[in-house]
Amino acid sequence: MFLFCSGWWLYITVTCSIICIVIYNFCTSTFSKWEKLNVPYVRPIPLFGNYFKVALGFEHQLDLYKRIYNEFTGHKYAGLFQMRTPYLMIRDPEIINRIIIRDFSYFPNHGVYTDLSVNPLSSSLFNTETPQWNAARHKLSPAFTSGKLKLMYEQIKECGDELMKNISKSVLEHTNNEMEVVDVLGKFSTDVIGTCAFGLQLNAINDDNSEFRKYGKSLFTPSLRVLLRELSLMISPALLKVIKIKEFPAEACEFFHSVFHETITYREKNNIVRNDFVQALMQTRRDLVLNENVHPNDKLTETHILANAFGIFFAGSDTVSTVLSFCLYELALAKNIQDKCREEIKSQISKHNGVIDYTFLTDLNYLDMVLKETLRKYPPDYTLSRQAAQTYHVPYDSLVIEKGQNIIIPLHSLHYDPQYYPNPEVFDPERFSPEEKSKLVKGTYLPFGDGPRICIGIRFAEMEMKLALFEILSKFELEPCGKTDIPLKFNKKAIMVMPENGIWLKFKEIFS
Ligand code: HEM
Repeated sequence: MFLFCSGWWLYITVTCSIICIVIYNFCTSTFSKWEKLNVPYVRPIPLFGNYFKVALGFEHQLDLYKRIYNEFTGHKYAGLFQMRTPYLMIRDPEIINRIIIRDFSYFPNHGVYTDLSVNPLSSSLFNTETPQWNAARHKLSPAFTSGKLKLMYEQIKECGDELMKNISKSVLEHTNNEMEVVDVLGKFSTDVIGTCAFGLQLNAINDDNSEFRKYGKSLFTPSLRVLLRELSLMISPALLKVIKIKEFPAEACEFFHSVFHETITYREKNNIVRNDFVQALMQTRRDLVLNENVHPNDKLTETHILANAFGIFFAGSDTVSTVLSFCLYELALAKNIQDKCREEIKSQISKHNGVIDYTFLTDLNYLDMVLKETLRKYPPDYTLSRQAAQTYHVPYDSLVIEKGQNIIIPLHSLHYDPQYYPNPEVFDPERFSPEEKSKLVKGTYLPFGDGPRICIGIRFAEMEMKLALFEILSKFELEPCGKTDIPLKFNKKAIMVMPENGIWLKFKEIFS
């Protein structure tokens, strides 16, 4: 009996030990990478790598990158591990420029893993890889030229008018003229992008139950699903293949899919032509989906077209509204800068004989500096990502970046590096004056990325943000109020840089 028991225990002990060794090996098998390549790195812990606090929700990813960026001051790059996956953080602006601009052909993709059978709407431009990306970007780019933007101006202006009606109404409704701006600007940016990317007259601004706003918001809301998906992916893409967690909420995907499908069918059937992104997507569909003679490398599917409408909505809605909200916050705290914007607006109105159009907005140069400084302090994306498509020897350095390596460019940390931006916490638009701008170190200011993969919507976003700021600053003076968080607190779980409690400001009407 005793012999039987001890044999049994031995069997269990050996089996458990083997299982533990296998699990331990799996959890640490990738951790020798940076040591072998002689890359300085942050010491990882089994399974979690350097991601322990982020995985448990104690630290924002942004703070993790900041910590690592600062720990490796003086180094050009550093290795880290997001769970089991090794990432290479590039700190040196010269290497950054090589990766995103000069040697782009080695790093043409963002390297975002997605299983299209589970997430069909993820096949947007951002996630599309070369060679298909070249054709898709080439077809979509004409929709973003200044000529096309001029034609879209009127549609955006209408959304601006609704924004002002809504602000005036809210100011009257709230005590002491105090208002939360992230929400109201979120409705504005939803209206703009919905009108231009989906060809719809949305009016989310006046409709608190707007489905567009509801589903749009749900895409950015932090959730356990998003966290689990991210963690599984970093443990192993094979794991994600098994558990098949969706990237976006299923209901939202169905909604956007059906709205865009109906719009495109209706417009094709009724030969409706409008100046918007839908038109560009319909043309892309004709050229790259329906065209039988298209080169197989360039061939897209119906799903790509729908995914791109969705992608434009996703990329262009809450990014714009959060930047605008941060801008109003900084202007409320710096009355002198706010007044200077208003003076410029007044002088440009008289220069343009009262005609407010696309050209008028492009002539608001000081406002442009204010927006650039806002994007330095509050870039919605805190990193750029790239993946090596081929092995790359970094010139004048011993570093070899292997094919498939994921790269992080910590743009938020670069924007706050005192070496490039003295007193980085200070909001100072003069950093972007014509004289100072020429002194900026290339590769250290990247709110929209750079190189061939730069944000396709820059000019659109700038026009939209300038229009909203022009409208608001012409009619209201902004001040902080009792509910304003000073300094701002950031939401640790959000996927973008977002204020934790919204941004409350006091609006004082200007009677001219
Ligand atoms: C303040 C507003 C915005 C910011 C800060 C922003 C920022 C960015 C960044 C950092 C990237 C990645 C660039 C890179 O990897 O080098 C990107 C890509 C992209 N953005 Fe924006 N974006 C904004 C607004 C918009 C708008 C309004 C649209 C569309 C109307 C848009 C559409 C896109 C698309 C489609 C991509 C993927 C481009 C590609 O992979 O070829 N973005 N954006």
